Amino acid sequence: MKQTPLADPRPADIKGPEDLRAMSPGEVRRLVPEIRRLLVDTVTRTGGHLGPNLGVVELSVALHRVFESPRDAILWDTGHQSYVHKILTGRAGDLGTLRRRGGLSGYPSRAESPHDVIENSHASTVLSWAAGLARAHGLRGERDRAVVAVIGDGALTGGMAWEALNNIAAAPGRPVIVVLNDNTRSYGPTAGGIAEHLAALRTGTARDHLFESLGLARLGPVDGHDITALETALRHARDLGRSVVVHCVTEKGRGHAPAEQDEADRQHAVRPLAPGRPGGDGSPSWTAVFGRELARLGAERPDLVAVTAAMLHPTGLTEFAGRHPDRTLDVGIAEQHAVTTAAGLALGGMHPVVAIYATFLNRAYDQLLLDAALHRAPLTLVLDRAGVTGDDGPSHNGMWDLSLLNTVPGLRVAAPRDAATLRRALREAVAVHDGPTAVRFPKGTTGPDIPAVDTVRGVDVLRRGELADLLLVSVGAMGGTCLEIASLLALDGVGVTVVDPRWIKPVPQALVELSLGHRLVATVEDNGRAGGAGAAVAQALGDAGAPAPVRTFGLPQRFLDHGSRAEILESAGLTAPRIADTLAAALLYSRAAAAPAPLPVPRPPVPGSAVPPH
Ligand SMILES: Cc1ncc(C[n+]2csc(CCOP(=O)(O)OP(=O)(O)O)c2C)c(N)n1
Ligand SMILES: CC(=O)[C@@H](O)[C@H](O)COP(=O)(O)O
Ligand SMILES: [Mg+2]
Repeated sequence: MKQTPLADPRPADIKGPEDLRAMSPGEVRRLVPEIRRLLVDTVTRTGGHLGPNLGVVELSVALHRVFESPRDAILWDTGHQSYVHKILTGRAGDLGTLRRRGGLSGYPSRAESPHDVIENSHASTVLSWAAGLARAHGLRGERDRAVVAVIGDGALTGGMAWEALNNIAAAPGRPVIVVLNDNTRSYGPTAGGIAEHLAALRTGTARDHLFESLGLARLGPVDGHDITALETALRHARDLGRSVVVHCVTEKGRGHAPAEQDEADRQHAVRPLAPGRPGGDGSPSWTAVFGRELARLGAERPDLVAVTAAMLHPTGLTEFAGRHPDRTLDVGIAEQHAVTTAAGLALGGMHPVVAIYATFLNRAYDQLLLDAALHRAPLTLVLDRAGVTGDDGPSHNGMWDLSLLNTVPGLRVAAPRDAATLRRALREAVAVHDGPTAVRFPKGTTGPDIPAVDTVRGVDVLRRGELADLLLVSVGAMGGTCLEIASLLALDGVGVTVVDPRWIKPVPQALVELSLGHRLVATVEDNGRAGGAGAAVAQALGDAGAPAPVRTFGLPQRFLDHGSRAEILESAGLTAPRIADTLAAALLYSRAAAAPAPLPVPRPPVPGSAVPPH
């Protein structure tokens, strides 16, 4: 029996997309502003991607009214714009737990819902996922299951998207419905030729020679805020029986004036406004310290070029770009291209500084290895968000970069511990002319500067232990934690010397000498343990024949669920009390092991045994 129209349909009434499909157009029209209201009320409190989600309210509604998820797959590129999808798939009531440990992820999550299919928050992957899934449906004879891939205009500047389109176009029997969410922006305006082509399509001043030349059908441009027009286009795409690009034009931040008027990035990502949030310590963000110093360097060094992958402001390049627009390059969401084009800039006599988040370097490993390093290109990678970032979920933690960087011949890596050492490391890095360098630092504020009490052949000594029990090697921003560990162990009478190599690759020879005489060496880093800084130190000391055993502390090599940085570090045991406890036990063990062992007492002979005991 048809439900009576809901006078005021609310997001909480939707237990699943079938409830949405049962609504009349009138009910849907009344629902849309309620969804926007819920987004603004919630995300301004929890923090998250408010602008992107405000822009896809009507699009998400139309998708779930035309396609039958989860039988039909609706895949989201990057996934930061999937809050409305979550509301429409029965999770409106949990939206207040967004990005909180144990709460809703800020991206699709297969653990949350069968409607969530892919959860990698790295951009430009969705079309490859869709191509594979469509091919599987074809091979399994499940041709009635639609595969819908939603990709933003920013994500479409990623090379992987074009690799996928090339293959989708060549597989007519496995249709993919590509929904292009064209809001003309990544954070800022989307860069490059594709953006210009989309602009021409939006204004009708050009015929499509991009998608159709690949053999793909194209529908649109469609008003991405007109549900009727969207549903008509999506139904047509569904029934077309071949791969098609549905070009939807939307407005990032739609319906919320502060977002609509935000010229920087349409409130791409807003910080939580949770009351009573601990006030910062007043120290600047790592990003701000980097950006300021690079701008200074840009005035001193006319050969410096800043390269960004669609993240000019988030990576701190705003000031440099303002002062040196001719030496600032935004390549779009294209980290692979960013690294190799930087190698080209270096080839031509410039010194590029490529500013990207640590986790996104994963994508450009081969370019770093065989373009930058093999050619000894003098370029500098600046890796922001290195270490645990937390609330953006497992694919955003910067926990793989040191493991990757350690395998790159000739690459030098710095991990500053505070603002002063970051400024110093950046200057040292751009002064290297015979190969690539990298500087990595975490999300958040730098905290107070940590002075060295001594320096031994380039290795800073942060604290000298009275006894030579433990040499504690601090990596990057773990300096404060390591000093806390030393203080806790001192209460147990343990002598701890804390050192910070600052440049962690190659492992400084001075660490070998500093380790001599200590009963134990330990390393602490905000990176995965596998192949990290600690592993490299252990290998270097071992190779040098240094006798002290090495204990490495870092992140476990597993995908870390979303939560705050502090919660994740706690759950990973990467806190001073936990590490101090482990080291105290290890030192007690090593002390016992070093003590002369009592001679073994011979066992009395067993009566009747022929073999005398030995
Ligand atoms: C490989 C990679 N690089 C950078 C980012 C950071 N990032 C997240 S969303 C975004 C912009 C995406 O723009 P678009 O695809 O147009 O989506 P919109 O936010 O406009 O909906 C960027 C650069 C990322 N997630 N993945
Ligand atoms: C979705 C995405 O990749 C970024 O927008 C991510 O949310 C990083 O945010 P921060 O800049 O707050 O670390
Ligand atoms: Mg966009």
